[in-house]
Amino acid sequence: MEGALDTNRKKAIEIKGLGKKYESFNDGESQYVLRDINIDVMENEFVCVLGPSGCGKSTLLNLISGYIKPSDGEIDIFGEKVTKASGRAGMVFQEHALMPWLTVKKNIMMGPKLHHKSKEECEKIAKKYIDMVGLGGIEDYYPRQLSGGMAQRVGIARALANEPKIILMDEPLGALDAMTRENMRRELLKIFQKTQITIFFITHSVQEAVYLADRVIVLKNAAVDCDVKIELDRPRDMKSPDFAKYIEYFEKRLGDIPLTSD
Ligand SMILES: Nc1ncnc2c1ncn2[C@@H]1O[C@H](COP(=O)(O)OP(=O)(O)OP(=O)(O)O)[C@@H](O)[C@H]1O
Repeated sequence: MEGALDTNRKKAIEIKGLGKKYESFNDGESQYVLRDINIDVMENEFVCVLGPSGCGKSTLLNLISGYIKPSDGEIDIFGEKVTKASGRAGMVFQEHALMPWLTVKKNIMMGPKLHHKSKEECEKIAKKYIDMVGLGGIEDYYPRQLSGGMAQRVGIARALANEPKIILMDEPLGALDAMTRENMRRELLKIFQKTQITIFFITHSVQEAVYLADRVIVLKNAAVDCDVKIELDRPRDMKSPDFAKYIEYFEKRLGDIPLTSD
């Protein structure tokens, strides 16, 4: 049952006393963009992170994936400290970054191939995720022949094909038109429920966060401003008064900081 407390659930991501400072582009002084961040994400949890532009959301994802190193604290993935980019978590970006010279199927097969799976296994995995994201019939298209929504489905299927336990998503639906974006949200929830994966998802849209997430975290002023469980059954009705209460709450937390809203 949704929302039931399962004490056997493992911690998928554990962020402990995390800090990151960069040298300022202006004066070369070091400045914290993230300070004393503590977040636990349980396995098969869908966590959305909201925050104004420049508050450190992408930096946080890059730290979790191991692409950059923290200045303070540490991150564990399923109990193991992140020390380098290991690919233990799949990544999906706003720009889907597909290989233009490879077909849909070959883009999806890339990860399994790199992991030295046999041709038959690669084909089987590709078929599984092509079906899951609804790309059947266009597996031999090239990226230039795809709409934005289709390309993003390929990006998601490509990340899933590595069969990671965690997927990190940096504004994956940000470049899509409103209708495609709404469809993709529903598809993403279906995938989430089918795969039992853990999703850590960054968005600028308050509506999207409340629609998708089990928990919404607001990052502000280099720190966690609030971390709220969304106690609404799925599928969520975006027009319901309860949904509106969450929207109002997060909009207040974000103050007058401009965020895109759809
Ligand atoms: N390599 C770097 N060197 C110096 N400063 C950096 C570096 N990378 C990011 N920053 C700064 O750190 C801050 C956080 O950047 P980050 O990209 O994590 O923010 P964000 O919340 O993802 O922003 P957006 O929502 O606009 O994508 C910004 O002020 C940015 O200019």
